[in-house]
Amino acid sequence: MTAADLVVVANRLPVDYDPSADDGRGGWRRSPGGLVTALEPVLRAADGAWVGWPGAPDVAFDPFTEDGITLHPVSLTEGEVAGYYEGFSNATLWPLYHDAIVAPAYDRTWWRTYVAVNRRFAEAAADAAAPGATVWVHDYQLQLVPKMLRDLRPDLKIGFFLHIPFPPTELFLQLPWRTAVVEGLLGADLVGFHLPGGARNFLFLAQRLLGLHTSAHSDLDSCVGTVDVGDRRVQVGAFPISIDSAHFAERVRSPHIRERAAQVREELGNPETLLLGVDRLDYTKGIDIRLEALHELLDEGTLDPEKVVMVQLATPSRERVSAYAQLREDIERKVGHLNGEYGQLGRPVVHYLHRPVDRDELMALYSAADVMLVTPLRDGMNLVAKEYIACRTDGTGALVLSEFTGAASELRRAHLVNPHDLDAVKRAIVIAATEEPATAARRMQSLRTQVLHHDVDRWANAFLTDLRASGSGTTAAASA
Ligand SMILES: O=P(O)(O)OC[C@H]1O[C@H](O[C@H]2O[C@H](CO)[C@@H](O)[C@H](O)[C@H]2O)[C@H](O)[C@@H](O)[C@@H]1O
Ligand SMILES: Nc1ccn([C@@H]2O[C@H](COP(=O)(O)OP(=O)(O)O)[C@@H](O)[C@H]2O)c(=O)n1
Repeated sequence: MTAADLVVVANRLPVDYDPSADDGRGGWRRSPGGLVTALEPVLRAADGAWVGWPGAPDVAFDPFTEDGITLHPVSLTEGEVAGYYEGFSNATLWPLYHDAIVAPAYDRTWWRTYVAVNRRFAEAAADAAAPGATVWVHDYQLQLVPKMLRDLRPDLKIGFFLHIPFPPTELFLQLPWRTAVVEGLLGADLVGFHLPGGARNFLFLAQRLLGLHTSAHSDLDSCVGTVDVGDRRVQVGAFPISIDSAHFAERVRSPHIRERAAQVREELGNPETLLLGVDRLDYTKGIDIRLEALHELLDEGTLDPEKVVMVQLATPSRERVSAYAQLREDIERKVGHLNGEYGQLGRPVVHYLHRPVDRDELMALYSAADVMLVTPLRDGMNLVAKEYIACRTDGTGALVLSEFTGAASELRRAHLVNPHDLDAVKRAIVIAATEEPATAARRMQSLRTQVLHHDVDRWANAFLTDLRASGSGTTAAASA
């Protein structure tokens, strides 16, 4: 395999290997989550390479090419998956960075595994990158890679982007390995976040934990500030991610998706109002909140069970992490209660699918739904909200959106809600379902303008342009 000029390094490859797939040989399927949705089109257009884990333990593969992208699988043992992925990434960092919605666990053996696995990713990236290449490292699972990679390959341009929120500084300071994480990130030339708030928190920590000189810009462009690390100047910026909006808008118009959307409504009994939720089954997503809101609205008689149906897709996620197993039980109990009280034979009020759904079916659902419910307690961005908007090509539909998603900072004309305020969520659902059509259409028009103009290409170009321009500017150490 020839070395590449653009290398993405992310925990997961865009495809997961599933040894139990029922074709008898095991097989590859699309990986879950928004990171893959966003990065795949960017890298395909650049003929780049992608370094990542194949999603199953104890399997080893040589690099191979898939759909124009060279994939470099990084193998993890069962124990590494437990310590690095399920443990440190998803039972320490994930809850800590999402406002400690569940208590983060601090375990020294997990940390040691996280360090060892980050080193393996850095070595794989060093092998995949051509001289002087641009390497773009992604997300909380790989925060030590920028520094490790710089030590191995000082010739590279290294960018890092965090897909989840960067937490308030007082929460981050709980982390026993806080200084090593900040040092790891500062190995990059450019460190990117979805929102300026995350970038500012990071600048504060670089100064507080490492005593480094930082400067913050007050202008409104993507670059929020800089940190001087020896003779290097690290740029720190905000780059809100997006989707391939034109692709969604075009594909959803295909006759087979339109027909399927009509069929979905019919199969659901042609409800007056179709509510939709689409999430990984994650405690950050506020699936319980929307179910509670629906339950109370039915109890009070504000919504009529003869006229409303909800579809909730819940992609299985991190199932061996205990908080996720508990969440599944809680959600399924809530769905059972709702259907027990308000469903009829052959006509549940909530249709709940705990499995992945293919992209065309997902678009048909976006197209069929009257109200999209996106109610996370905290979410880095939430691409589902943007996908729904891109699919509303006829200008109808309504989005109920939590204020605590990254998307809320751009989608100001959505029905914004505080998900901790159940009455506010209920009100927003009712308003979204009953708003006068001309007002609803104006809202949707404004949301569509935002999403169609700010697509994933624009996000990637903004980041890569700033990354390639980074490294200029003189630090105090360099001029001494
Ligand atoms: O790889 P998993 O553990 O199965 O999790 C899936 C992905 O979840 C997270 O997605 C985030 O990225 C999205 C795109 O920037 C963003 O919209 C969303 O708010 C985030 O939660 C995670 O950050 C990824 O690393 C995972 O692959
Ligand atoms: N059943 C489902 C549910 C979500 N998804 C996709 O998973 C992605 C979720 O991204 P997101 O940014 O909203 O949230 P995370 O799961 O990345 O935290 C979206 O691109 C959805 O289209 C899917 O492909 N199938």
